Amino acid sequence: MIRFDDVTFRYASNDLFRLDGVGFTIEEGELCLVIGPTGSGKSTLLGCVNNLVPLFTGGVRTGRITVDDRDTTLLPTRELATTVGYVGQDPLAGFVTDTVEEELAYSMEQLGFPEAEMRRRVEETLDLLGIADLRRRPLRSLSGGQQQRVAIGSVLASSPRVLVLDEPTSALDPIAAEEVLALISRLVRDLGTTVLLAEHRMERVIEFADSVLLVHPDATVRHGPVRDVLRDAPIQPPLVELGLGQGWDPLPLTIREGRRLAALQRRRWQDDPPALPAPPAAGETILRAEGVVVEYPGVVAVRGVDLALREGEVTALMGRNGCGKSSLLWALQGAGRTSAGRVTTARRVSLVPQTASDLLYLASVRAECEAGDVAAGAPGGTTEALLRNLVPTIDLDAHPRDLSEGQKIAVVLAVELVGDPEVVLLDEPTRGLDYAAKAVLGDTIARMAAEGRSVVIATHDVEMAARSCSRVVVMAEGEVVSDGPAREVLASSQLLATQVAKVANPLPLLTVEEYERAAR
Ligand SMILES: Nc1ncnc2c1ncn2[C@@H]1O[C@H](COP(=O)(O)OP(=O)(O)OP(=O)(O)O)[C@@H](O)[C@H]1O
Ligand SMILES: Nc1ncnc2c1ncn2[C@@H]1O[C@H](COP(=O)(O)OP(=O)(O)OP(=O)(O)O)[C@@H](O)[C@H]1O
Repeated sequence: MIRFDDVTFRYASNDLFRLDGVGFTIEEGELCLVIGPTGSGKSTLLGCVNNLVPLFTGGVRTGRITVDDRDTTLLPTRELATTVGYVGQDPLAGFVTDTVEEELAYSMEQLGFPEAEMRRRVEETLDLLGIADLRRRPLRSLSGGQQQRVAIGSVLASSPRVLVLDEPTSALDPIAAEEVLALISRLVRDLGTTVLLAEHRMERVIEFADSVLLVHPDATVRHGPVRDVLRDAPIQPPLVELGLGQGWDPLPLTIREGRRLAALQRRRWQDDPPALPAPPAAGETILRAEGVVVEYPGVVAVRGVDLALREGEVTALMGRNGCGKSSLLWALQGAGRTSAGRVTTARRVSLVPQTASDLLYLASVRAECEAGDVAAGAPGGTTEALLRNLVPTIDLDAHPRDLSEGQKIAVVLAVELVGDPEVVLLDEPTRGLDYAAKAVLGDTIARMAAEGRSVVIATHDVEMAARSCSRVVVMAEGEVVSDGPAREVLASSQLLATQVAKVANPLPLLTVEEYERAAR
């Protein structure tokens, strides 16, 4: 259904090949998971399928790409758009109308669907994606996850035969992500839809995937069965990493397989339970929120939250899409609209927002780094060193606009961290980051906490929360519904359990490292 033949691509502003002699075939009704390190070229590859690359991005592409056996460069744009539904990484950038309903109908209008058919499909899509109560809301006023669901819905509504999805669940809470992926896999099974889907949090997608396409940093690719490609891929989901370390055969891809392989180990633990590390002691309270309320017209986003942040503590702020995490972070930082309550702190509070790239406005990464040093009064090169730690391969001369999403987040992070804030609030910092970059971010966070800073991470990434956070605060409908040590909150929750926690249950182990230590 999708075929790349010796495809090569370079952006105009850069001599490097982003795709180099790429060839593969995705059959009709195949769900292919595209993986690769941050900035390796996944988005570039996906954009080639509907000619976004090079038509919108510029650059030179050679080789042949066919969809349904027809050369995409020869297909009229409209016909290609009917066949290939594409959802990019930044939903807001892709929206063309103002409200949810209009957006869902837009592509069908363009494709000339009859009015009645359009109505029916809009209603169905609203229900399928659980966004019916948002139907008349302006798109700009939606939370990140709500926007992402609308973007996916607007493409699904016209039932294209090929779906190209660039990190479609990056902003979704674990349940919403599972629902969206189940929906997509149902389209694959029932309608034979062909899906090409990039995702860093592979653990979410693997059970639905028929094949994996690995994009190497050297711009070549490998396409094959899930197990074969993952076995020696440079990036692996926790379960695969665990399986390789434990010498499990066959390599487990699902929790069920993992549990079966771990059965003996669990029995041993039952007879002889291993000691679990104690949660680190937190220091003094350095920021206190009391009765914080955040209201927007018609929406109460935060309903009287009390929260104390302590020195040396890393807190994960979790909860369903739209439950008020971002609104609370802005209130803690002091810049958000707070309708009632107060936040007291004597310390410098820094926030890295969800739409991090809005903060990048200079002409090159180097200039952003230099400005970061100057603003923070740090020695020249400090921001650059922080950045290099996060993403070693970044091109300092690149225009921030031309960076991959993960690279953009890394730049904003580096610029904020160099300012040495004592309270650091990070809104979804792992979007677009691969496991390696996340590990580095985790180390950076651990270092900050060790220096006595308090860090809060709003995240849907349970693996990140397990690795890096000592405390988890869960919100629902604007209120804090649970708050405690990460191990207690994460291991006891069905929704928030990590892959390892599910395999080790009832022993509350959260990470591969912890499992390996306990199994020794
Ligand atoms: N318009 C552009 N001009 C020049 N270089 C670009 C442009 N867009 C992307 N790049 C570069 O091409 C490389 C691949 O980017 P791409 O967005 O395809 O990566 P990715 O694998 O999707 O990354 P991520 O996982 O962070 O989303 C990156 O190094 C990026 O800086
Ligand atoms: N400017 C705004 N106008 C109206 N409603 C808003 C506005 N900003 C946010 N909201 C609403 O407030 C609620 C909380 O939004 P918030 O962005 O804080 O949620 P969140 O927990 O960060 O969500 P996500 O996980 O999807 O990022 C949502 O229902 C959202 O639609």
